[in-house]
Amino acid sequence: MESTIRRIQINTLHLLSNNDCLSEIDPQYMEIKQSFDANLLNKYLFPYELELKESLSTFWNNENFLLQPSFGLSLEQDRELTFNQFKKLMELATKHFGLIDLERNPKKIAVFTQGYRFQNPSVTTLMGVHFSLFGASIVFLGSEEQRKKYTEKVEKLEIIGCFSLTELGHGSNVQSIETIAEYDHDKEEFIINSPTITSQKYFIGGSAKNATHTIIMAQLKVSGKMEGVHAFVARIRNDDGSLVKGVDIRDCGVKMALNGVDNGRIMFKDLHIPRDQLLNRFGGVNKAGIYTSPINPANKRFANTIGALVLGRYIVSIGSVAFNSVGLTTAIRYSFSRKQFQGSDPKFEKQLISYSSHRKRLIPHLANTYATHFSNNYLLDLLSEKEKKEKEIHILASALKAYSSWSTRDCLQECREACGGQGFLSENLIGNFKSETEIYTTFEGDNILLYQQVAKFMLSESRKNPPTDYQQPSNEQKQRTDRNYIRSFDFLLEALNSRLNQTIQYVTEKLSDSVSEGSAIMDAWNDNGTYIVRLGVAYTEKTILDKFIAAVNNYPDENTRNALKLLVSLYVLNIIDRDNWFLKYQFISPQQSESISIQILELCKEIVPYSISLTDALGFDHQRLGPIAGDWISRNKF
Ligand SMILES: Cc1cc2nc3c(=O)[nH]c(=O)nc-3n(C[C@H](O)[C@H](O)[C@H](O)COP(=O)(O)OP(=O)(O)OC[C@H]3O[C@@H](n4cnc5c(N)ncnc54)[C@H](O)[C@@H]3O)c2cc1C
Repeated sequence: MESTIRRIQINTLHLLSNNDCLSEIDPQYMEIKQSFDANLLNKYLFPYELELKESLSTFWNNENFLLQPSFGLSLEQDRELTFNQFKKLMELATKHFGLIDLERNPKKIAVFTQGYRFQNPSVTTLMGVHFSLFGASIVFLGSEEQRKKYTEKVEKLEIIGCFSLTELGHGSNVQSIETIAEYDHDKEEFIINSPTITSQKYFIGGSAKNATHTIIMAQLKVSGKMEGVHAFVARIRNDDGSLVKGVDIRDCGVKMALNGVDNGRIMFKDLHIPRDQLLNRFGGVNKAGIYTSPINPANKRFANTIGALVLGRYIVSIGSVAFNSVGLTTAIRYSFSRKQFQGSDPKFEKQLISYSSHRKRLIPHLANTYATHFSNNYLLDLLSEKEKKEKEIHILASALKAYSSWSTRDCLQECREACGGQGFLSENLIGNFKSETEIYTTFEGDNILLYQQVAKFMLSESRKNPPTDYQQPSNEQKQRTDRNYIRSFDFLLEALNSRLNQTIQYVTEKLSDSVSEGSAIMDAWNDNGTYIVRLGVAYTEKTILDKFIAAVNNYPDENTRNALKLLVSLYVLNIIDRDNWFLKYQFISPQQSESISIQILELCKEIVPYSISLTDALGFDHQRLGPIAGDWISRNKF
């Protein structure tokens, strides 16, 4: 017994190297399994642009200015710090990649986004606005000539860009924005106007203080005919910082977070811009004053225009995984080193991680984070292909943005609470990141609307390839409650597949019933919104599972692969446990439901011994995170 205890202590200390708070380990806590090489797993998780990754990592380790946090600053100080950090970050970024890499080599941008050990998320948001919205509009919506004209200026910050799409009156429904760009053939100019109060551009990141230029999304009117929403490049500030004639900007003021980003609201009054500043990849006005477009009708053009900006959603998704990684690395490490209350042995206080309720709060989020990461990698491969599969990219990016941002909202909340009062201290980062990333659920497309788009795609695909009819598993299958069956990939895949196929049929029937009862199609759609969102979620979770299993099965080392397999099982069993579909449609029996709840607890317990290596592999050095991720007692010395 004594040697077992010693082995447990040694192994646990090995797992938690650099953490002096762990000199006493509760021997009752659990059997510690052999750990694995987190570096190898890290290389598997992030297999691309290794040289860039290495050089960035050296840079971050020696960079203090960029790591300076913004919490506790006044609004003005926060904005100033954020803007200066943004400039420094851009300077570094453009040593390694340019705007054109948004199209040609998004892996470089992914490595950069994943690697930036941000203490101040406003910086990445500001860079996102300048580079991945303003810059991306030029790359993806502009002609070759327009790319040449602006690229270098954007990269060198001779232009500071923002992106004006949302209006006071229209956020999610951007196809109905009111800003008008009317073509004046005599002067070869567009005249931009905000005709109503509700047409003012709203929440425009970077516009209140610093942006010199903006992309204006506006309804194009040529010779009296409306041609739909188009993108224009416009100067909004002169070199001396004053506003250009025809542009009025007010500050949106203090927000619940992300205050380093200066969001503004903009009105246009007869702003004149030359003809060649309409980004004309999907439609433009020629010298003769005639509008031409390779894509008709206007709503298809609009879908292409918005679809071209999909990279922003992908960046939200990789950002979400990175923030989860910071939260989980911190909270899981803290739960090993933090002890509260004795167990049966009065000599020892128990580590938080030894409480089953504590494990259940954190470990499922680790499973979700890994699951999302592998899908992000798959999407990155799609984005990096020369011939892009536009539709698949669009749907997957929308699905992952919605899934990952909600998952981050929940994960960071749980991590914050799991660290008790320490989670509330800004220096431990989790609480701050929680507020700063909460808006990920809304910008770059509100999640509800994104899941609706995903569902719409599924419904139209199902008309071409109808799903198989849902069949309950046999009675014999439903009697199986053993762990091998419940955790098996066959069972897990069948579960998410069946739910998806049945939900497609269910929603299809609901919509057609509403229409037969006399509803217009749009009314039928809106009346069934809850089911439609469920379909979006069912598709997303099933797709994530497919990519997760593929990645895990390919992992070369068996020990690590087995640990990853536990995460796969936990990812799905947690979904089954939360969604009443599986019992309602008798995919599982009540006995299996009970067994699933037990297996979730068992899996959390089995994963814990791997959990430090699993979080280390996500790439955030705990010594550079908040004090509670390391030796918090000595960090609190007087
Ligand atoms: C910090 C911040 C930065 C931003 N930066 C920019 C920027 O740089 N440029 C820019 O153009 N915009 C920016 N935005 C705006 C952002 O993109 C919008 O807030 C977002 O698109 C949602 O629009 P909305 O706020 O008008 O919400 P609304 O569209 O009014 O939605 C409100 C609620 O209604 C629900 N809802 C809406 N329609 C439906 C429906 N059909 N069915 C069911 N539910 C529905 C939504 O789910 C949501 O919960 C920013 C916003 C913030 C807060």
